[in-house]
Amino acid sequence: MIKKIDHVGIAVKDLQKAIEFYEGLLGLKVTDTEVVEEQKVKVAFLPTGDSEVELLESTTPDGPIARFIEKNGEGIQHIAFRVDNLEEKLAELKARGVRLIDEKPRRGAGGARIAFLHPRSTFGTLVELCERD
Ligand SMILES: C[C@@H](C(=O)O)C(=O)SCCNC(=O)CCNC(=O)[C@H](O)C(C)(C)COP(=O)(O)OP(=O)(O)OC[C@H]1O[C@@H](n2cnc3c(N)ncnc32)[C@H](O)[C@@H]1OP(=O)(O)O
Ligand SMILES: [Co+2]
Repeated sequence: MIKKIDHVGIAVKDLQKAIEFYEGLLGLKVTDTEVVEEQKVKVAFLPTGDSEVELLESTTPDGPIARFIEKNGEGIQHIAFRVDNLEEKLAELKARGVRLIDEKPRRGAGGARIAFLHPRSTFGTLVELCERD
């Protein structure tokens, strides 16, 4: 079952400059920053009520965030929904013909288990499913 929007992922070129805007001007607060090597990103989380903003800067010129910015410029790159049983949800979606980017959960920021659905199967939005303890 989908519990809520866990976070919205925003691709930025310069994490520090983006944080200056989101903290200094919007008034949100960064609670965590982390490098997730497997995704080639450095992320900052800024809670907003029950969901969070995830700012993402690429750590390499060839990662998914670098590629996204190259093609589209900075902006919303994915939406993440919290689920309570990721493996079960992935199996169900696969059985129904949804194109999975990740067949098995991967390790995301903050120790979450995450998996992405291909935007060609989701009406144009990159969807992340995530499960947290
Ligand atoms: C740390 C972690 C966490 O929260 O814990 C994260 O969030 S890591 C967040 C960063 N990690 C990820 O994004 C990992 C999953 N992403 C990927 O595997 C990739 O970025 C793909 C989504 C498969 C796109 O790869 P790539 O750019 O090589 O594919 P492509 O250029 O062939 O694009 C295929 C089609 O998808 C579209 N497309 C590509 N990226 C998109 C995006 N972010 N949102 C919506 N559509 C997108 C393209 O326009 C194209 O559409 P047309 O076919 O219509 O032209
Ligand atoms: Co994310």
